[in-house]
Amino acid sequence: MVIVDGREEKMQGPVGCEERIFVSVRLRPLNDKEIDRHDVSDWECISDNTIIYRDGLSVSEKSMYPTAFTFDRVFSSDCPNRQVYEEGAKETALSVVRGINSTVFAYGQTSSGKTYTMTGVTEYAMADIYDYIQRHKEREFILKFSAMEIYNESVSDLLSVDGAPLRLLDDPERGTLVDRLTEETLRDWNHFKELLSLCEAQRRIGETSLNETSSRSHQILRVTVESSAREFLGNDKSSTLVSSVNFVDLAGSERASQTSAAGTRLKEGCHINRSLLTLGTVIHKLSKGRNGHIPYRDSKLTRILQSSLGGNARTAIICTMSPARTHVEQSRKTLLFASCAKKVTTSAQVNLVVSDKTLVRQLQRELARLENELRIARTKPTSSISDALLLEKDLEIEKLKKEVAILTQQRDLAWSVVEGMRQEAYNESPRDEKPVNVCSDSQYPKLRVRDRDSFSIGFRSHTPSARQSFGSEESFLQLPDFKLTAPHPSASSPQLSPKIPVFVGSTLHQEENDYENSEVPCKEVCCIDSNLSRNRYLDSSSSESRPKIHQYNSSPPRENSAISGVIEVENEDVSKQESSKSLHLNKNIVFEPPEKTYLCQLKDEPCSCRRSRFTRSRSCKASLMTYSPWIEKLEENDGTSPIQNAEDFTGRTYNFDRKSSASKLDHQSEAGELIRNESPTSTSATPNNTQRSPLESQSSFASAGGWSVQIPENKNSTVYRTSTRGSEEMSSSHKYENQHDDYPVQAMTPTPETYGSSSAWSSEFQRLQREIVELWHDCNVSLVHRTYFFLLFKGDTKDYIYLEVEHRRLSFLKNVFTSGNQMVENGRVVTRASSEKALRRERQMLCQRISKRLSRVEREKLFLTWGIELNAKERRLKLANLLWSDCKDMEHVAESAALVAKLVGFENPEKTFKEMFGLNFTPGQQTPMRNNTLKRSVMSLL
Ligand SMILES: Nc1ncnc2c1ncn2[C@@H]1O[C@H](COP(=O)(O)OP(=O)(O)OP(=O)(O)O)[C@@H](O)[C@H]1O
Repeated sequence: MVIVDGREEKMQGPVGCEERIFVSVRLRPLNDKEIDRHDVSDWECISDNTIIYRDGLSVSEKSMYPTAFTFDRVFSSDCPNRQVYEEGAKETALSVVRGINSTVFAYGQTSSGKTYTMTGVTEYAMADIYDYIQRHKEREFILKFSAMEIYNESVSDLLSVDGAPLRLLDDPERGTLVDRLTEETLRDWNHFKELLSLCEAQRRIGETSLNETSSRSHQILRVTVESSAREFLGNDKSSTLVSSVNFVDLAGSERASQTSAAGTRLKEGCHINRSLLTLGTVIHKLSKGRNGHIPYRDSKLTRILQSSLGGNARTAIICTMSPARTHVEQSRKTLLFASCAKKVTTSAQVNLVVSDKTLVRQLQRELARLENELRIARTKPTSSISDALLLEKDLEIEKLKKEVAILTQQRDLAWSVVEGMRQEAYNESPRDEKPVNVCSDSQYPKLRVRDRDSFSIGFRSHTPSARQSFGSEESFLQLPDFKLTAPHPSASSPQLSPKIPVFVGSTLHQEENDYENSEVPCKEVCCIDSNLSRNRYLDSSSSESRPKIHQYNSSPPRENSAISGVIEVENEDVSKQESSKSLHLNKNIVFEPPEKTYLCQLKDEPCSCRRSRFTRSRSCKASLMTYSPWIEKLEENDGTSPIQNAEDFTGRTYNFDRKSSASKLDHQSEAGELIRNESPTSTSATPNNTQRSPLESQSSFASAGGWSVQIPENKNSTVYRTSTRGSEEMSSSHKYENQHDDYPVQAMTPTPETYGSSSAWSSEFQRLQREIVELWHDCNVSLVHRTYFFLLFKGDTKDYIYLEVEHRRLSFLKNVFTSGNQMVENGRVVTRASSEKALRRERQMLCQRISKRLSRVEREKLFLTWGIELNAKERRLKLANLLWSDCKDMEHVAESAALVAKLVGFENPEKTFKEMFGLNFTPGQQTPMRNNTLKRSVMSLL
């Protein structure tokens, strides 16, 4: 809207949008010359928008040419300039006061009334502009004028002469005409006209031919309006609206033939026609859209009017035409031009010139706004996320804190127990008793098992002194600094229950003087007291004779947990050579934190065994019964190295359930020590549980190896449970005696040194190895497990204990299967059938690995080696099924192990710690278990 004469008047459409050029046609009356020659008027405006060619054409011509033209407005010959301005140009022209460029120009043949029309339009427009300025004095308007002429394609400034600004002759001191127009015409339009008249008169004085040639040029009056932008920017006075309005009076096109022009006039006509032709071309192209090249630069006129033709301006074209029949051709061309112009669109915008100060302020405001938006955007969604994360982290921290507190408490407790035991052992030892020399170079530790009550592992000493000091052949492991001497019932039988997996790790090489000088690493020994004290408990009729019940946290154990260890060293016959450097233990030390399991471990550091400690380990867990978890992982993500899946390992090797631990702790309780109550949810923590049934005791024996035993009520079969929750699953109706009878204790296996020579030991090793291989076969043990074990233990004397353990475990397992019993492992019932199924799945996994791990050449070579025809179907599966299939043929076994190792990426067995197959007796500060590589190896191994 624009205010004109006190009225808000609608302007030519919304700012910033494309809008069409406003096109109107003005028909002038027949002039005297036309009347004189009796020319007739064939055009008639039949409405405000339509003009028709009414007569003068033959029927054939009428069919060839259009006779009706419609435009935004058509003005008949009797329309005055005022109406033409008001209805055809005003809205466009007055856009300038609102900062929008505008152009009004007249187009038509010569003598069609262009100048006549534009003079009127310019005067009325300027009058309205002045009127607007007068009405809006608060906006501080500035008008600037320029007038130019394009003559023969040359542009000249009409307000200067020979390049010098034109000064009015009446008062040259008052400045140039432009200055005076700018300064003085602000008062009113009449004064402007006066100055223009003076200017015109002066030009006539200087250039007498000006009047004659004026119609032979394109003349452009440009009025630039600058005003404050308060209307747009409030009180901002430093920004301005700057726009221009162009009043263009084009030279008229003419036909040279009609005017018989020659010489200068012909030349002028040519330039005029060329520029008008360019204008027509530009309009025509613009009417088709803005695609492609628009030849603005082909003429000065189009170059100057470029923005007005399809640019940032509002444009109104008034096409003037003569009604005379003699000019019908020119009139039709004019109408065709007008028709094209009608389709041209422009995109007028407010031209705001923003001062630097305002610009900075604007940008600062914008910046602040954006920052605020960003802050809001960040705050809202992020706060909830961060709150949730913080809460989660807080909970995690709290959980870890509790865990640390519990572990610390357990550690301190354990230490206090150890210290107490040590002190007790020390106190009870005869003063003249010498530390027992347990092992010598040539003497290997001997697995020693007590009959039925518990088993322990000791290093059997064959030295006379040791025998003497022990008082019998069954000298047990000397754990320096452990000096407790709590007599243990029935501790004399050197037998180990086969039901109890034994976990031993030892270098087994220890100088006889190791314990004396405390300089040689003292390998830890951990044995499991399964409390297989059926007889003891059966014989114990009174609750007083039963141990106090150790209370455990009953929270669900983690899969990788459930290792509890018991160190038991008999002391009855053990004497110390020196006070604190030998160990007499008849105590069980149990470590089982609520949700963690600890590997009972003694430091393998210079054997001041005062530094013996229990080191947590979560890696000693694997399953013999089920195929390796990494294989399971492979099923999901084949191609992943089994090593990489170590963290996900959930198998079991030597895990002890808490049930076992509970019963083990009974021994502690007997001594009045190590009674804990860590969790109110403990399954065995209630006072009622303090009296353990024989069955409970029985259950613990198997669970020493991570198994517990369960006898289904409906049959006499037994379930050996590896679940850490085995205790609560026990049935009170189970008959322990049956269990025990099924698995009578065995005589202690002789140690390598008993063979006297390496060859004898070698043959014994081979015998053990063959039996283990057969047991693997019978028990459907994981091929990966077999492979690792086979490759790891190759006959070194240190391997003896591992073979012993493996042999016993497998024997136990075989007995379970043979008797039709079940074993529950980590909550899963394991039967022979399930083990066979697991083995089949493992073979399938290996089958897949054959194609992934081996090249085609390698595969074909293998097929041939293993007697599989190259064109046979399912060659890989056949090969996988052949692996470890012949337990009698050790060569076949070795080849199977090599191939499986290659398939699972276990190619450096020498780098794997054998202790992973048992309790980890690690030397020094660095626990191998904490080595990631090793851990992975071990995990994949198991
Ligand atoms: N609508 C009109 N009513 C009355 N007279 C008119 C009208 N239009 C033009 N005339 C007269 O016609 C004559 C020619 O007009 P004008 O000079 O404006 O034509 P032109 O198109 O500007 O010619 P040129 O191209 O040569 O400059 C003038 O004498 C003018 O007074």
